[in-house]
Amino acid sequence: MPGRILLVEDDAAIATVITAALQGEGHTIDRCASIAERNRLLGEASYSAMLTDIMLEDGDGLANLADVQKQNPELPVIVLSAQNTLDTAVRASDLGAFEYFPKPFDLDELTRAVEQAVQSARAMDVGGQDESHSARVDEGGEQIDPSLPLVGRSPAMQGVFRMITRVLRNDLTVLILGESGTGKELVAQAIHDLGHRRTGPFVAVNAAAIPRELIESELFGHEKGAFTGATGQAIGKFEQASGGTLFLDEIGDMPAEAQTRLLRALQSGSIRRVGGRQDVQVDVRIVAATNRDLSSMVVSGQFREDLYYRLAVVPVQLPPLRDRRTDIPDLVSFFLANAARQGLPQRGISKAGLDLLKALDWPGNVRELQNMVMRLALMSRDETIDAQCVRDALEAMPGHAGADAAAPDYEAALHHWLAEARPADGTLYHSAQAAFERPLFEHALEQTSGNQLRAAQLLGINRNTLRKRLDDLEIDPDRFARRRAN
Ligand SMILES: Nc1ncnc2c1ncn2[C@@H]1O[C@H](COP(=O)(O)OP(=O)(O)OP(=O)(O)O)[C@@H](O)[C@H]1O
Repeated sequence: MPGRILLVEDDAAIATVITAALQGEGHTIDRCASIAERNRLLGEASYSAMLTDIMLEDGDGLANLADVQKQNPELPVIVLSAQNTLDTAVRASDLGAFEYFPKPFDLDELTRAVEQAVQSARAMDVGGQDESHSARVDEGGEQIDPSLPLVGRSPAMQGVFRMITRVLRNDLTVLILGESGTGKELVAQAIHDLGHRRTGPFVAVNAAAIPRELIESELFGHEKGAFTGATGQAIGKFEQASGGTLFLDEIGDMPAEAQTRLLRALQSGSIRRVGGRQDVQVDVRIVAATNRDLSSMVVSGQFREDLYYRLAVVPVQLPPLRDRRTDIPDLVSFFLANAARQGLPQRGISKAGLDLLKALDWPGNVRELQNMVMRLALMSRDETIDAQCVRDALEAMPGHAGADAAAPDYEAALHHWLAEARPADGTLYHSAQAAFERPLFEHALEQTSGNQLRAAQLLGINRNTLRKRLDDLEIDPDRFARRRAN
């Protein structure tokens, strides 16, 4: 369904690519690069959709978007942004953006979103009501706290941010999945803090931390005398969270009986205190999280299927840190700044140090990285944490699963060497080769007690090549033979 699209983008290359893609779908495109031109064009023509960048020549493309939408209430706006933070995504969503695309974006996905936007504009033109968009317009201009602690610019985290913005204006149940330490609780908190229930309470319950026999009373409360020890009436977490958000952490650890009662509460919107006779209406938004594989727990009968579907209305998958290593530098800076705020010395980190951290697997995810950065801020004697300091910290943590990976990580070590060795111009390749070969040949000679033939076999290279390189590098094979003799 072709439409007339206004494209506000001051990066000529991006504008050209988008124009070509949309024209290919039959749309007519009007292009401009500034807010002033945008306002002029909106006054002159009627558009089916507008695509706008945020940072424009003459200011912030979102700054007066609320005014634009008041004057053009049926105009779906798609926001393109290079500032890939959660607050930008939330700002776009709060201003009533139809869609939000962090750059770089998938052109096919953008084309599809434009198609949907054009269709939704048509629907409204013929009298259709789309409350999800019109209702949001007058909420424009709301300031989002720029210090939101959810760090991450990787494409994987951008997907998470987009999901978050989609649940802020409704009470859909969210199920956050991800390994331990990936930030599930932080995401739950962000959904609450940025959403329309933010003035209400955020109450967290950890199903794994509560003894089985107490979990129902913890969730639903109890009446006096309901069980031995229930000396008075107690209000459960559901009622405590009224008007706000109830975060059910480690939901995969919830015992079967509690699962059944939870399902009943979700279906009916009311709870009954343990030992109670009356149902109590509750008004809570549920966000649940687990690091377990809930869908296989459903298959094996450990988790109720009906409860699973009730919880997983909006599933949000948090990727492990090893799958978004590009976030590590931002996270490290964030945690170093936090460390300084908590009274630890203000520290930076060298590129080689950062490379080492990026090479690790982080089985404990962001939490483990956070602890490591705190340790580094404490241990480092210099203002800049260097690679040696990182190695020392890893050695001091023998249980750290990444420690073994760090030792043979010659790539990270080579980066470190390149950053610090600064060989003279024209010698870089040979110096690097020597730096790499020396430990390699010494290791082979050590293994073979200086026997060059066997060392060459071990290395898989020609014996004469090895002999020549040993000469070049002034490595004496006899040194290794003598070791055997001693
Ligand atoms: N994207 C992020 N930006 C900044 N800090 C983060 C981020 N993700 C996680 N953290 C920090 O890492 C720590 C662990 O996060 P969180 O407790 O939310 O993880 P979790 O997935 O709920 O872990 P678990 O499953 O073990 O309960 C917290 O201190 C949190 O502040």
